[in-house]
Amino acid sequence: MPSPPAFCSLRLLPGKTVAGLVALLFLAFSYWAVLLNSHEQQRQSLQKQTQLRVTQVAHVLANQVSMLFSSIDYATANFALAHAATELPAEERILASFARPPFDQAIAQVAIADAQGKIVYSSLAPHGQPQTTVLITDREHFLVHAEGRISGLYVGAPVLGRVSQQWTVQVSRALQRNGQFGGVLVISIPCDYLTSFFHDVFNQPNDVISLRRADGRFLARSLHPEQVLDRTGILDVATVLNASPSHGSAVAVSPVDQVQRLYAWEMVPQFGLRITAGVDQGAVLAPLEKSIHENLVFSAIGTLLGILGAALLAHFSVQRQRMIARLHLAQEQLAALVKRFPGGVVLEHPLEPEKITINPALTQLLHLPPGQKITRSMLLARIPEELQTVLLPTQPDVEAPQGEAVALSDGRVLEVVQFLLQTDQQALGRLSLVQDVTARHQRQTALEQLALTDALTGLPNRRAFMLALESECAAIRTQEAPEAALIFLDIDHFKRINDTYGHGVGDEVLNHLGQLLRQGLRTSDVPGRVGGEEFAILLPRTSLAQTQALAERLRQSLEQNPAPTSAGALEFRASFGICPLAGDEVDAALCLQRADMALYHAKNTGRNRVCTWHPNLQPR
Ligand SMILES: Nc1nc2c(ncn2[C@@H]2O[C@H](COP(=O)(O)OP(=O)(O)OP(=O)(O)O)[C@@H](O)[C@H]2O)c(=O)[nH]1
Repeated sequence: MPSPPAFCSLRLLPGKTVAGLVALLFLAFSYWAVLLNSHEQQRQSLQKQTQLRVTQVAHVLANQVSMLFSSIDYATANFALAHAATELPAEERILASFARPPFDQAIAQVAIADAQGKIVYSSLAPHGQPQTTVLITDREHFLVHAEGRISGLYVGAPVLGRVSQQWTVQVSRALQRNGQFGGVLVISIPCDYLTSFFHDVFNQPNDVISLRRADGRFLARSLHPEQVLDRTGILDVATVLNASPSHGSAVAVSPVDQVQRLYAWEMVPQFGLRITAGVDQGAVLAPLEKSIHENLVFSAIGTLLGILGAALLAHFSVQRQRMIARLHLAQEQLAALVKRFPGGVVLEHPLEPEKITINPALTQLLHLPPGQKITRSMLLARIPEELQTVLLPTQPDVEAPQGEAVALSDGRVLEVVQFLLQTDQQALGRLSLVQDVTARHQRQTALEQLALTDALTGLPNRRAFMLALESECAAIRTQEAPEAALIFLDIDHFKRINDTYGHGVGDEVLNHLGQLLRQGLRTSDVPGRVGGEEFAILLPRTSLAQTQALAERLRQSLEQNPAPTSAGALEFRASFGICPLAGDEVDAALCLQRADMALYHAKNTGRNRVCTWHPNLQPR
């Protein structure tokens, strides 16, 4: 059968399963919404923390830079005062102080230029006296003072030392002599020294700290300083973002190396400098992104497995619904059949143990109240006891032996045939067919009786007699029965009766003999007609002497009771042969043969007499 389209399958889903699926989808949707939101919050939280850290770093560095330049400002101002007063000893002392901490690390050179721009003192020259004439009249840090553009400390742009090939920041202050411009004090701070501050603060390869003047010129940059120290016009982050130049923080792409960073900046206003710190946003978020990625992968696998499991459950649920629907249909069809069936029918239902379906014929057969709905327990209580275990066995998957006949106390015989019905390997129930087979049973019993009975005399025939004899021999062999005996008898000259009066009269004599035997025997004795005019008698629990006495009594009874025939009363005689049945090798055929030998002996020795077998007797 082609399978129905998918929407039909969905319609087959039970309400609970649909509700479960909807709940599962809702849960999955909610889970993902919460998960993605939590990831975004983690990112934002980490970004906030990092921004705070960068802001703190920028603030601390701004303080350090401020302290450094304040110290230099203070020291150079002192020197300028001493220089103006031509206090040479004081001047030398101050110059010497630049060679002490904290300046000895920060300052590469202290130089003094005269009013014409000629270096007259250099801390790098022996005894401070330069060997060659060095002019700085072209340098900005000389010109700003010589032209009177600035009165205090001037922080110049970095210059590449002509001899040292080292980038240094020139910090300068004008010197007065006699109230006139008398030269310039120049302090050279290596850019590397400023950079060395920053290296220990951030450790990721793309993290950066830079120190710039208000006009944007770089004084130091922890990353690739050679790319920026001699350049002008590189915008800073605050300018790019149009943010406050004094302090702030933001995510921005560096105009220098195009790396996206979390930046924070702070001005050192008294010297017109700005510290900017930036950490690589990608590197900061990388561990979190890795954990989020793993989380997403596991969640996706979990969701897929959940959806797969739900789909499988729904599939099995649809299958089960279909199976139950088919089962119900089959049961309904079966119930309709049961109702119309002419015999008695009971249908038990596997899913509902108390539910049974019976048909009107069964109601009649078992004399149940008509038109009443009946349960299994009610039926059990109303049927005869002998029928209960056969018709309604306790185990649901048991079948009664095929065609089991149950004899009821009212004389009826009911036959029960049971089947366990199945469809698609699914139990449909147990079907019991009940029939009244009393008439058939009686016929069969009669037939069985006929098959074992001699029609003329009503005695057991040869087959029935031999069965009884074999059974007795078997019991004696196993010592279940004591000794017994067998008598074999034959009417003397019976041929003459037949020949004289006809075969019918002969039959009447045979019938009369049968009646005489029956009258003269115990109920436990078994007489039988084993041949035409031959009869045999099995005498259980009888000794040889008792047998001989009985045979003699029978012989006399025959002699004294002529047969009442249509040709008148006819006298007849018979000869008897006896064989005892004893021992553990006793055999029915052998005993019959021996009794026949004894009978033959009786016939040969005068007839109308009783003889007992003994080993010397000859076979016929
Ligand atoms: N009427 C009648 N005669 C039968 C039946 N069965 C066998 N007979 C006859 O029984 C006779 C047996 O004859 P035999 O075997 O010669 O024996 P007998 O005449 O009895 O002579 P002995 O046995 O030697 O005394 C035969 O005539 C058979 O036809 C039967 O069912 N009915």
